[in-house]
Amino acid sequence: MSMLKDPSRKYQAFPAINLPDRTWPSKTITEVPIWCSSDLRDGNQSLIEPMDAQKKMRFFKTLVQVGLKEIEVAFPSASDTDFNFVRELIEGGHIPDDVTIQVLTQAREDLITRTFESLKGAKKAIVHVYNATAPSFRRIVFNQDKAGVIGIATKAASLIKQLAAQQPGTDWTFQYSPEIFSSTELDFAVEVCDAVIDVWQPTPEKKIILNLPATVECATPNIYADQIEWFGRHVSRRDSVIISLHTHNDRGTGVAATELGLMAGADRVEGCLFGNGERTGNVDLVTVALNMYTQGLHPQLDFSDIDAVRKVVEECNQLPVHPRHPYVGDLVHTAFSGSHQDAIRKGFAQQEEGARWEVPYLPIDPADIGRSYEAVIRVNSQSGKGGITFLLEQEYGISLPRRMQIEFSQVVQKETDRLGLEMTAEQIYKLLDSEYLQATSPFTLKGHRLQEENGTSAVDIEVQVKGETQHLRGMGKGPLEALVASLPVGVEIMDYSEHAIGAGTNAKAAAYIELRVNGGRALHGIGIDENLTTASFRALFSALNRALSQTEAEAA
Ligand SMILES: CC(=O)SCCNC(=O)CCNC(=O)[C@H](O)C(C)(C)COP(=O)(O)OP(=O)(O)OC[C@H]1O[C@@H](n2cnc3c(N)ncnc32)[C@H](O)[C@@H]1OP(=O)(O)O
Ligand SMILES: CC(C)C(=O)C(=O)O
Repeated sequence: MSMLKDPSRKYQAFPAINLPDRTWPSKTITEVPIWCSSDLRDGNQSLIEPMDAQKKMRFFKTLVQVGLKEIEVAFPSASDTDFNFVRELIEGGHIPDDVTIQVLTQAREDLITRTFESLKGAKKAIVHVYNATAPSFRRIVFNQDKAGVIGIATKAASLIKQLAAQQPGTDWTFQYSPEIFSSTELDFAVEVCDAVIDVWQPTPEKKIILNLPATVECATPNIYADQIEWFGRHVSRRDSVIISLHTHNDRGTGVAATELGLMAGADRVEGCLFGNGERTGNVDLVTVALNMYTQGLHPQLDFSDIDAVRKVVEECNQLPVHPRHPYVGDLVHTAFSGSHQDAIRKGFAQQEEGARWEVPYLPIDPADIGRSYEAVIRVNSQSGKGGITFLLEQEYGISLPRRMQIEFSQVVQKETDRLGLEMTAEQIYKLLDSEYLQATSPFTLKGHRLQEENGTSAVDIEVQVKGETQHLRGMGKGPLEALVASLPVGVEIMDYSEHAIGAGTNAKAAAYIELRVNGGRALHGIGIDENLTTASFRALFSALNRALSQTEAEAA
């Protein structure tokens, strides 16, 4: 088998919705929807090994901590594990007062009855019933015409109303899903939902939830938005209905469909953390929520420690979160490429505390979701001076002057090309150390004495040259000039800079020198010491030794 030359005989394009006066394209999301996590039901039913009671409880507590107020906890008639979990939540008093549990059932009498048994004693609960309404499902699964499918829904709705009345101690909310809504004729979806509304008789004070699933995503997200806007305009008693979105990600646009659906007037979003769920997953609640956050709208869900949430989700689902997953993936706040690193480094340098976030390539401040800046820049053969400089600054407090950044980045580039691997900040520092700080041959500085009088400096230097101790003496307008004067080779200083590393009693000085020896190529040196003069002398010898070694190597 192979891909068809002409797939149009086997697959067809989803037709556009006739809604020329659609309003959603010019809307923005300004209100936070009601969130409902379906992790413990839709997510759970898609796992290779569904969660046991302990995992479900751990996940439930995490969802509560994150701030979810509606949580679909089970399909109680599916298994004893699910049934008992609902009992444990209720009997164990694990449900906070501001959290409502939700359970799902097919529109079948025995399953609905069992579902109500599981909910005995609950303070509040959402009973969620579904049956598929799309033409192919009517034909293939139910072998029913439209009236038959409406009958399945209304019969179930009546039974739910009746059983709820028998358990008056619970504050009930009813939810109906026309499964495969996204492939159902819109007027029929409204007809079924209106029939359910007629049974449940919601009011603005006691609303019902109509959940409109893209059970299988089969069109571009604008189509789903049109469907939602159309539905909202035509359903009866719109003021007594909460319109809920439930998207899957078959075409990879579950988040987009949800966002456009909200713009189209929906009130509520069902989904799973990090997009777990049947096939390609349910919509990822975390991404939708943090997308809002990065538009300046707090989603009222707390992902301040996103990695802790991910850990629980990965352990309970036994599925890893992809390293490129929005917001949470291991690599999503990381730049390897040179120009990105350069822009990020400049962005961090210019980003003022409390100001609007403008760091290039980072749509969110990683710190807001508990990420450190450590992984923001990582260096490999695609990196440039910006990234290397950033790591040395962040991890070691070393700020290389601009021309030295260029020089050292070539040293790092050679090494990354040679290794074919990423280099850590520690490896980069070691390279800097061996290239500059350990450049102690032929001249090794052993000691110095500085006298300053009437604007003149005199230095006595002790150096070791090829194992032999030598004493040099020079005078100049400043210590460096005096040192240069003491040297047996012609040295011209092109640039000098210095800065402190750290603060207080542990502070050190870093000095950088660019020089030419005997009119040759300009090269850099670094010196680090508690004493600034010593640091600058070390920097000079570092540069001098590098220059002499290179001349020697070139001559050989
Ligand atoms: C898109 C979604 O995610 S919907 C949620 C789906 N989740 C699950 O199914 C997980 C839990 N489900 C289960 O464990 C099982 O399906 C159970 C225990 C609920 C039911 O199992 P079974 O009784 O063996 O039935 P099964 O699931 O195979 O259902 C098939 C029958 O139910 C009917 N049916 C399916 N869905 C529905 C529905 N929503 N409402 C009414 N009848 C339905 C089918 O037409 C079929 O009827 P038939 O036997 O007369 O042909
Ligand atoms: C039961 C419904 C809401 C569902 O899970 C789906 O259609 O994906």
